[in-house]
Amino acid sequence: MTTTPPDVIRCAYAELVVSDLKASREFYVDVLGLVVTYEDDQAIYLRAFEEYLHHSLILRKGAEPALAVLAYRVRGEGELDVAEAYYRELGVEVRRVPAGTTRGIGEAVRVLDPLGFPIEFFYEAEHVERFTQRYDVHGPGALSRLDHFNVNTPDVPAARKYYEGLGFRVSEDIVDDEGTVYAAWMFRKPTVHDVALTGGAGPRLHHIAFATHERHQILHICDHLGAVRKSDQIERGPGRHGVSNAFYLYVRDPDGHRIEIYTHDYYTGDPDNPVISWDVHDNQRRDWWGNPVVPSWYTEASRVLDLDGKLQEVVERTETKEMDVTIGADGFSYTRADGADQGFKLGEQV
Ligand SMILES: O=S(=O)(O)c1ccc(O)c(O)c1
Ligand SMILES: [Ca+2]
Ligand SMILES: [Fe+2]
Repeated sequence: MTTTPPDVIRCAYAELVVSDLKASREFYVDVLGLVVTYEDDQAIYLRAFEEYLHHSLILRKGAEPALAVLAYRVRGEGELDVAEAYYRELGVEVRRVPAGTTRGIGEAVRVLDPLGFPIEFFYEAEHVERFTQRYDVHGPGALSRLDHFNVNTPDVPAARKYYEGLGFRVSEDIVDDEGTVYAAWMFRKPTVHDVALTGGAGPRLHHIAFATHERHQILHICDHLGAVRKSDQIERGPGRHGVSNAFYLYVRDPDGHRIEIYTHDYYTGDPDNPVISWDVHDNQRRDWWGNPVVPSWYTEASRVLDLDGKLQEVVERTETKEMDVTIGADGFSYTRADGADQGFKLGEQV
């Protein structure tokens, strides 16, 4: 690559296609407590309490639930030309979209990136009221901001190289002693990640994560889902991650899109931030307390649209899959590496 990459600040918004706006509104607004910036009978624009840009999540009504856009904010209008030149040199589809193509967002560059994801780069966006201290409207489960995207892609090293080309750095990864890479977490903002690369059939969206400030907000969301008899929307957790050290919860929206609620990862902003590499057989890598990862978390993810809104085919992963070497694989996972306590917690049950 001769051209320099666009100066990405952070992950900024996602657009999800949902089949039933009313059911989705009950989930994202009534349960998760996101703030509605604007809504009509086709779409709902949502933001979390610390956010002052128009939205960080768009729910758009459509027949096929899928990811429509993952958007990154760049450091200025001038970065749009840089993005356009960079992706043209990559030889992928590049489109310049005029201001207002997306409500609340200025001029943008949209690409179908080398991993098959519809990615948007923008700077200008409409400012709306920041609810940081509007404690009169914060619910007990208040979400503070969008934190990261997690994408399924078959070849993690190739995806890592592409994102390193964009100036992202790795904070943590999961590997085995043959050098297979199962996942990597990469950042531009000084936290553990803006994007996580999870080895698997792709392009698929694994999840979108919002941050809260406190663990009790996550616990309230669980209690709220129990109270409305929607506990089946709790997929995994609450728990403490090994990777990232964040306290977490995964919930599934009415269309199956996975949302993570996440708090308390760590600062990564110094140039010599140490990379943490986990052994895929370490039982505490994905849950610090050694609780098993439910199979659906490994197998299910959202389909992805191309720039014309058409569902894309997925490419299977050819390297070994994490689920195949851990869940149900007695003796292939450990709590203590000395082998004294072999066996995944589910070991004898699956
Ligand atoms: O399950 S992991 O501890 O690997 C993990 C860490 C951070 C995340 O954001 C995540 O989704 C999953
Ligand atoms: Ca077993
Ligand atoms: Fe995550």
